[in-house]
Amino acid sequence: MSDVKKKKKKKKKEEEEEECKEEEEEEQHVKEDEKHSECVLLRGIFKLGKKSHDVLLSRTKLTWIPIVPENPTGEACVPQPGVLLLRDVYAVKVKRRRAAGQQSGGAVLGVALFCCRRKGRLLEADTLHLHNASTEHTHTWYNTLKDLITGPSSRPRYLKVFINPSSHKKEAVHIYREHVAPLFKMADVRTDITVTERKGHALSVMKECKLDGYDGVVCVGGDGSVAELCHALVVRAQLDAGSPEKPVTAVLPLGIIPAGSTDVVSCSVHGVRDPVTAALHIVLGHLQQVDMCSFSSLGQSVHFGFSAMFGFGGQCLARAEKKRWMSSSRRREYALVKTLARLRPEDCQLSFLPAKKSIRDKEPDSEVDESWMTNQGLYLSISIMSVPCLSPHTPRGLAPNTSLANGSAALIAVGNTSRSEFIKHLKRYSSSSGQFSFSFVETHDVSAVRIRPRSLVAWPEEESEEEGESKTSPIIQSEAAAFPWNIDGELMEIANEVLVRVHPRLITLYGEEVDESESTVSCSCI
Ligand SMILES: Nc1ncnc2c1ncn2[C@@H]1O[C@H](COP(=O)(O)OP(=O)(O)OP(=O)(O)O)[C@@H](O)[C@H]1O
Repeated sequence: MSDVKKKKKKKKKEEEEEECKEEEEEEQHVKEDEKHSECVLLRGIFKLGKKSHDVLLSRTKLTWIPIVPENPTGEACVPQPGVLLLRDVYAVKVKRRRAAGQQSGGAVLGVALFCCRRKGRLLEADTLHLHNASTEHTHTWYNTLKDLITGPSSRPRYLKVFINPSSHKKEAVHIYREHVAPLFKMADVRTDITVTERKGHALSVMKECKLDGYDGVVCVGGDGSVAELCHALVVRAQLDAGSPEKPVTAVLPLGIIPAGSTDVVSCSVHGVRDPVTAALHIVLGHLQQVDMCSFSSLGQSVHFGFSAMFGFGGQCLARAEKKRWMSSSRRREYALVKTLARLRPEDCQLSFLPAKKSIRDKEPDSEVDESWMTNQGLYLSISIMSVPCLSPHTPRGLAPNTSLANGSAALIAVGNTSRSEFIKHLKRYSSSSGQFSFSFVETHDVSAVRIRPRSLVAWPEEESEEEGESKTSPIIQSEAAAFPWNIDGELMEIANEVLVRVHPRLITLYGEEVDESESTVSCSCI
């Protein structure tokens, strides 16, 4: 063996040994950390309910064991311990005995721990009462607990809150006051509230307000409000970074209190449409990074968001928007039925960039190594989704093949087919699976998509009520026509080609990834 080879082998061996040593040291640190976090910081006797308990507090948990008097028969009775993880505790208060109307003072009764209990994906607010009448004992426990639970830095102290009073059933203000504000108050989270007055209000406030003091932003509303705020957070980051062209990662996390009719982003990060679950994720500082898409046309940025639908999804929304006076469920059903009755494909060139594992963590904006795939044809529907878009209507999501932070989006392209086959495909979204097992449906994991309508296609006049048959060729219209796009539930009319690019982890939301939403709604119209 040559000297060079020997030297290389020796170097490799040394490097491997070094790596092993580092791993061992790291393991040792983890073990020490675990040991340290399990060290008992406080031990004392409290009453939980009517029974006395031996209560132990470590850095990560509170454990209580019932104190069982010795049994005269000598029979062993094994007391069952209870455990509460401190990561689930969002507030601690001293309990006092107070007369009606008394605002301060009062004899100390013990401490109360406000925490969340998990019931599947639902988080519920709960309280653990530890009774002990000693003022000194109670204060020692209160101070130690307070220090431990305020430790995690992801828990917000000051939030900018936007409430859309016009969302869905106009219940957003009530939902916030009833279910969210009391939890924020209990967790000592201060708020600065803006009740939005019009579309675009939240965006203009976000572009100008001072963000320094805030730890996060909260949106109380439906998908449209969420889309506006997510877009606003990225636009604000761009303005602050002086980068009008390149997307910049949003600085503040966004909490979503669902108050809309479908709430797909909220369902995708909470698994349920529940304001209390959403508020508990916020106060406990559960953070989830989420991929976003940029939508641009002819080099002009149109929007930042999570999902876009071209064809059927865009047409449905355009019809629904014309019937704003109807209730949202009626409006949706009307638009769905009407669009199905006039089902027609769009003729377009669909190009996409397949997602590559190696570029998932990078910004996919370098032109190097981009090999686009292109198809030309008739499509009934094309969807691009960077989040699974879970909702009670589609419990596994419109795009079950993607996840919140995998760095890519799902492209679902539905080619031309008969109305009955298309309805079969749609119906499978509300059941468990099989929506993609059709020859006319193709799905791809992508990092970019370009849709170039071959010709400007007519949008048939709404007023004609007669039902048309499914057409196999689009109708050509004047140059000025624009195509309806459904971008995060908002209607956007775009006349030219649209470029969609995925930007890994562009935003952080309060919540955690879930793989399925709780199904509570069934659609009877198809
Ligand atoms: N005071 C207001 N009056 C009218 N529109 C508003 C107001 N405040 C905000 N908006 C706009 O209303 C649009 C729709 O909001 P949102 O999605 O919250 O309600 P929704 O459409 O009823 O809910 P969903 O999309 O779940 O059906 C958003 O684009 C938002 O910017």
